[in-house]
Amino acid sequence: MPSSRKLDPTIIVIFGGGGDLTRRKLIPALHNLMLDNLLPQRCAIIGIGRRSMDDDTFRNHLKSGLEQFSRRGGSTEQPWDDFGSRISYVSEDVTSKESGAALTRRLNEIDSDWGVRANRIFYLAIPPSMMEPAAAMLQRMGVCRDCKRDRLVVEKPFGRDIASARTLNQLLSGMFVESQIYRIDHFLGKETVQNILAFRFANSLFEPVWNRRYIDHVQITVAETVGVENRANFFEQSGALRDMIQNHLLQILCLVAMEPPISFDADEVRNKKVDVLRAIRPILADDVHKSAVRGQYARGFVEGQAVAGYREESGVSPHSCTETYVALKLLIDNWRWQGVPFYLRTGKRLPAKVSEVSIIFRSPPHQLFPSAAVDNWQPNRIVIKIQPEEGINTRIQVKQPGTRLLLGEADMRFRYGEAFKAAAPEAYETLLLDAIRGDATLFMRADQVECAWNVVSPILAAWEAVPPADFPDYPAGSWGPEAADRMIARGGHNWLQPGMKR
Ligand SMILES: NC(=O)C1=CN([C@@H]2O[C@H](COP(=O)(O)OP(=O)(O)OC[C@H]3O[C@@H](n4cnc5c(N)ncnc54)[C@H](OP(=O)(O)O)[C@@H]3O)[C@@H](O)[C@H]2O)C=CC1
Ligand SMILES: O=C1O[C@H](COP(=O)(O)O)[C@@H](O)[C@H](O)[C@H]1O
Repeated sequence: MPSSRKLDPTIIVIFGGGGDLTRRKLIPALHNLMLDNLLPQRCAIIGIGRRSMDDDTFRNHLKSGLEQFSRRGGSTEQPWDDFGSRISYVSEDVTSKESGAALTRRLNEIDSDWGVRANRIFYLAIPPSMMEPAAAMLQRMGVCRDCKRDRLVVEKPFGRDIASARTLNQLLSGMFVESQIYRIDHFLGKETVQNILAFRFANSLFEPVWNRRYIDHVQITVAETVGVENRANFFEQSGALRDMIQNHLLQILCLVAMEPPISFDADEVRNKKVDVLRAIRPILADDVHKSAVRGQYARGFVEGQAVAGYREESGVSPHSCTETYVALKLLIDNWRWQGVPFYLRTGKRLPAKVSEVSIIFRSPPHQLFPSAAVDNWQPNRIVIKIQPEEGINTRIQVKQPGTRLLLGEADMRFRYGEAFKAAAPEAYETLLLDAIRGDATLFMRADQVECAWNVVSPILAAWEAVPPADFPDYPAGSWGPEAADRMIARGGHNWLQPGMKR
């Protein structure tokens, strides 16, 4: 890995510089990279937006966000000035035919100050409808497939269905080569999500049992306590299937289910992930009700606080049919996973913010312990804790202390915080640094995004055709609609409540 201080001079242009994502995630991430000496020595940040703002106003807006959102808080380790002096703002409306001129001038000024043509990263943190005009603006500026030192980072959502994702891919691939395009899914930057690959492929203990012969089923839970917050405009158009399943949960599933790659070459890893998506058994229109459950929260209590129902949230229609909860059963038609159900669920206003992957193993082939000894018996289980706890639990059966042979459960626990002293980087730190270095392994390739849309398309179609009869159907603060419990029970399983014993 090259020393980051020796990385090529880089200019990061953030379209949507005045937006929420930039203030909450991108600037704190870049600031932390600077504090860790990981930014290129010559690195400038330019924010783009329609509003007119001078550089100081823009810097102050970002600085207050840093104090609020950075994992280090408003760090005093190094004065803000160091970082702030790298930041400037250029007002451009990407929909205007004249846009691009002011940004080009700013880029040229920086290149001329540095005496070098810097690498350029164009980060599109703008609403989906602005992606196309922003790409056209870049084209007008002369950014193109021949400019190999220029990269494009594209925020989610990548399209709102398979057709719009294809259109956006076609548009971008007409202008850039695939290796210049970094489609972001911030879950892939999470330390614990990347650790799924390390756990599986850097150890020889687990891979031999990582298949249908030993694994009974897999559960992936991404639960949130937050409601729709101030994003009703976006969420009303999206829903949990598009917002969470199509990207984050399917990407986690790929990491759990993929075949071992030959190397960590970006395309090698992405090929193996695409194989998983392509092997997911399509859900037939008539079977959607058996394999997919949607839900919407009613008012209730989360962490002791009374909270409004989704339909009462500001900006949400009182008759909204948007799902805030999804549970799915997916099957993967390949040798490794034939017959092993993968249950996925995600929801807003659930009792805890917790993301976990549970691998539940089959029972031993022969039960040699007398039934009295196995009163409490549960199959082995590996729980990959993504957040807020970060680590892995391996649940085993052990002999309880005492003169009788009684079995009990115990956990072998790994926790990042206990095993390592260093603080983990935020997902956006990892991903921004990878984009600066030119490593696309943790980013989505065009075919990955399209395959993931193909998985959810039949469900989207079925749900759009028939509005839900019973929304809202789960109280805020519960684990979701009862229909999700019935769905998993039909497969002979039950949801493991994250953080709880069973
Ligand atoms: N916020 C979050 O936590 C997350 C956001 N995302 C994605 O990131 C993207 C941005 O989200 P977010 O920051 O929340 O959105 P905001 O609405 O807060 O910001 C949107 C930004 O886009 C700019 N913009 C809009 N239209 C134009 C235009 N015609 N020309 C130039 N700039 C324009 C706005 O500038 P101005 O106001 O000056 O017009 C503003 O800075 C979205 O795609 C979203 O889905 C993804 C994951 C999480
Ligand atoms: O992409 C999104 O993710 C967040 C959850 O991310 P996390 O890192 O806080 O777990 C989710 O709240 C949001 O709706 C979605 O757009």
